[in-house]
Amino acid sequence: MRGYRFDFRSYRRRFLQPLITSHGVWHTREGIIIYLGNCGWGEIAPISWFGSETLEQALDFCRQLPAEVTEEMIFSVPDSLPACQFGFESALTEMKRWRNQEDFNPSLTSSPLPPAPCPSASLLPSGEAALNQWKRLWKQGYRTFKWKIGVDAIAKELQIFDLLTQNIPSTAKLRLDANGGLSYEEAQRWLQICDDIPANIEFIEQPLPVGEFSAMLELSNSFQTAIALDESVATLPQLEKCWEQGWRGIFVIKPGIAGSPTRLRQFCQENQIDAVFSSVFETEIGRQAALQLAAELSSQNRAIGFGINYFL
Ligand SMILES: O=C(O)CCC(=O)c1ccccc1C(=O)O
Ligand SMILES: [Mg+2]
Repeated sequence: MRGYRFDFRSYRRRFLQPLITSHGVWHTREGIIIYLGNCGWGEIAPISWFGSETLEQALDFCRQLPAEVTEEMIFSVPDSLPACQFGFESALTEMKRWRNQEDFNPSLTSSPLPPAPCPSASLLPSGEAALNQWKRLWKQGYRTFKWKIGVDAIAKELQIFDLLTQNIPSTAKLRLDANGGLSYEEAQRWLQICDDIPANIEFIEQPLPVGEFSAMLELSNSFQTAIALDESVATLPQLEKCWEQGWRGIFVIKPGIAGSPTRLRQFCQENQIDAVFSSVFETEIGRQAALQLAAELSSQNRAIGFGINYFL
């Protein structure tokens, strides 16, 4: 099998505002840009605290590869390296796309890429800062906002939430992302409040830690407000398992860490899952590949989580 010249380089960039979640504070995005054959750019952007490999594991994998890489090697990247699976497969797709265009393959050149699904959600800053910032984002055209919870004391967050829901327009949608940081009782409390208020709460994302699948299943059956799994379905094998175990709520899919795009596409086409696609704060290279999947597979009424201007 023919090999393609392979090269890689790591990058670092700082967030405009650090991302504050129940997992801690995130200042700098680090990842790897890979280069395959002719014009095959790809990106490996792991988030180990979210369930992917670490950056170091991804770098070690790149370092042990030969200078020429075959398709067989790309399709045998192990499931323990999901961000690498995404990076290598999307680089290969990108390379083939260019090669086919050079060959003037009419079947490919006459079918342009589908447009990115438009409405995107935007992250609000954590805490009280959300109260001043939603207006700026509204003016930029965002109609779905996402706010992190499970970061501060629940009483404080409920107070801010109350103000926020009174302030935002009634047509705005709000997503609450707990990043697995709530207790069962806190999750019940949030869900009850979301059920009771008139605001448009689209869902609560990952209320409980990854291990508490059956509790989240139970909560999703007890309240009207929807629950979206995120950390619980970070990678494709996890996604498949939650589906098999009966999750029919929302699935957040982050293509950058989910694993093989081919297998992800196949799974989504075979099963009618309610999918919300979301970024992993990758660069433009990973973003294009992830948006391609989002355009194909995203549920119709779900804004994608690919807000921009997260970086300096
Ligand atoms: O999903 C979105 O709307 C934006 C992306 C996002 O929030 C995110 C990005 C990287 C890591 C974790 C998360 C998260 O959903 O918790
Ligand atoms: Mg999330």
